[in-house]
Amino acid sequence: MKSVQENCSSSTASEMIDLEDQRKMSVFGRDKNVQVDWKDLTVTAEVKQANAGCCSKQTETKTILSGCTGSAKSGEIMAVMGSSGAGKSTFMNALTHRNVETLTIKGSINVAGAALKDDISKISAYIQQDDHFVGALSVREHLDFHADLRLSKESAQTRKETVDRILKIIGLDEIQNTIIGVPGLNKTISGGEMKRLSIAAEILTDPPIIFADEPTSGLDSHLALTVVKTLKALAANGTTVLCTIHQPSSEIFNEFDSLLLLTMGRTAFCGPPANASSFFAEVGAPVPANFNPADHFIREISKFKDLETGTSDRDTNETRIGQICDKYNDSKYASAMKNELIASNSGDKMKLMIKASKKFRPNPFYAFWKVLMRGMIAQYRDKTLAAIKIVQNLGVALIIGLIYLRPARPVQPYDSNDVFNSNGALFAYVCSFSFNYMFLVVFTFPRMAIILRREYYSGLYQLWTAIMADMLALVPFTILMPLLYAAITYFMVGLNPAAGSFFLQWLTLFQIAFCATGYGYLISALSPSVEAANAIASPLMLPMLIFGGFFLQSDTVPKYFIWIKYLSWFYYGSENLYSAQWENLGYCNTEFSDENTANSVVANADNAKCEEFYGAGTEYFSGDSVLKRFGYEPDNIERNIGIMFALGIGFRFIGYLILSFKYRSKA
Ligand SMILES: Nc1ncnc2c1ncn2[C@@H]1O[C@H](COP(=O)(O)OP(=O)(O)OP(=O)(O)O)[C@@H](O)[C@H]1O
Repeated sequence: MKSVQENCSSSTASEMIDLEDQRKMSVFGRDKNVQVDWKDLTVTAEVKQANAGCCSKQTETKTILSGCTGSAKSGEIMAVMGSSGAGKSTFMNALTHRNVETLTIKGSINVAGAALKDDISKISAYIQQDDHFVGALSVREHLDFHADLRLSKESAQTRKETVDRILKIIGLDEIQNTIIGVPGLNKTISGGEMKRLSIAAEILTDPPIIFADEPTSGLDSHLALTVVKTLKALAANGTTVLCTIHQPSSEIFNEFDSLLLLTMGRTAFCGPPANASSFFAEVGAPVPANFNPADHFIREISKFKDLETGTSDRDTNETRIGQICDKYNDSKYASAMKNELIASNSGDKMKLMIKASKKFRPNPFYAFWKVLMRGMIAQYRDKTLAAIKIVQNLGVALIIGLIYLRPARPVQPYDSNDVFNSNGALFAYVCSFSFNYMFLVVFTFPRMAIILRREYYSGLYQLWTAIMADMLALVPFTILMPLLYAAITYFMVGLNPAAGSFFLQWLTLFQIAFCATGYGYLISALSPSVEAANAIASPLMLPMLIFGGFFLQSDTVPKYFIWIKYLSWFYYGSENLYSAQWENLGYCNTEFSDENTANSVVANADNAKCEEFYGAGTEYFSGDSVLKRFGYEPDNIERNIGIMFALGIGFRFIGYLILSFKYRSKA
């Protein structure tokens, strides 16, 4: 792995974006001449009143954007600026038609004169503020994955050449084999490299429009300039680039071809930055000499201007901002901009472009295969994570094995204590497996779901292919680990030595892991974050455990809860584990053995063996008597196998339905 110093050299490489590289970017012959217009754009949201009390449904309509009109042109990079809360993110969301479920959008948003709504995602890329990657992949593998899906109709050679070229353009060629890493878990590539990697994946198909939400946040000024220059180079090649940005340096600000200033949901200016300086001079707020114009504009349209010195207050500022917006609306700059809006049309050009974008959509089975392979790498490549998972499983197996250690089996038959202990070991199996495997998913899947959601929104694949593939990637682990686990505990605890019994134990442990991971997916799908998933996981697991039949008599359970018993894999899993153990095996009942009862013990081979090991009067009891105590029936083994498969699949399916509902407003 390269040192930080070595990695720094790649950022300088990205500055060497020459015209030749720019020219090469449009290799897919896409028509990129599209102008994005918005007219009288008003966005509102229903907001619950804080003083409305817990049960009140009293809401008010909040206007987030009000009557905004503007235009972003092909071949230009536009800076969308405004102070915090001005409405920049809402503006980007409205244009990209993402995260708009709770918003009411009025006015028109046209691309080349046509209203696209959801279809805008087919001809645009959205570089989001926060970067999410599968950390186990290398930089190159990440781009190869995106190239394989986004350019699946192109030849392997074209895909490779495209990735090579983009790596060079974006300045990541020198770290292409470096593992991306997971923040907080292991070493990662730098923040600037992550940002450029996000951009690289989005520009593989050379999209006509790029939306970038705060692409420079968290970067130092040098890296921020590199990122903006990269976006500018794309614009120079015909792409329409809209980019929200906070406090750009003068150098960065100079890179922008046009500027949109938003304040309190209104437009304070839209047009070339040079005109902005003229406009602010006309409204009595000229840019001071040797002052960063961006800082000046933001300050002038901020509600918080001069609050700290006491020379202004909120009301005065709001009135002043309202006047600036009104003056802009009546200005020659606004008229010039409105004259350039493209008249609404039938959208024939866009229909052709959207049709052409189909060549960038992969076959679902190919996508499934690619996501599965990536999921396998994510699960098994990271040695630290793999080691943690193995040590966790083996550690629990060893602890249970040591607590219930009984290596004497099969020489010496069980006595009553052994029955108690082996039942305890089986109970520990069910619980440890259920919790371990559920949390394995609850800790990892919510993070992966963010990536899947983004890629799904970017049109990389259909949701079912990705979710199924990702779920399948964990299955080899849930098959192999129970084998290792069963082998260790089996011999340490001295369980039923018959091969059939061992096999059924292994199968049952796999099925418990399969159900628990399925339940983990369901919980993760229900939760908005990793933290929420972790918080609700244990309370949701508890009823499954209690209804497993260990601590509750079914006939005393209130009728309205009985259905939980039928969803509890603890119940089916324990019945199969206990049946595997006791179906063909008995024990010597040492609890009641007594010299005085010796005469009542029937003479047979089993009883004789018990008396040989545990003294006269010790009687042999069949395993059925143990199963009866728990109400378990060996005849149910096949039924339980079927039900556990159905539960594991069912939990996953419901999880998938929840996610598809949550992601329904796909952009
Ligand atoms: N779905 C929503 N429901 C209610 N209010 C919302 C919603 N989305 C945004 N807002 C409010 O609208 C205003 C503008 O929010 P937005 O996130 O667009 O601002 P921003 O300019 O991107 O701010 P920042 O720079 O701090 O990210 C804020 O007051 C925010 O609380």
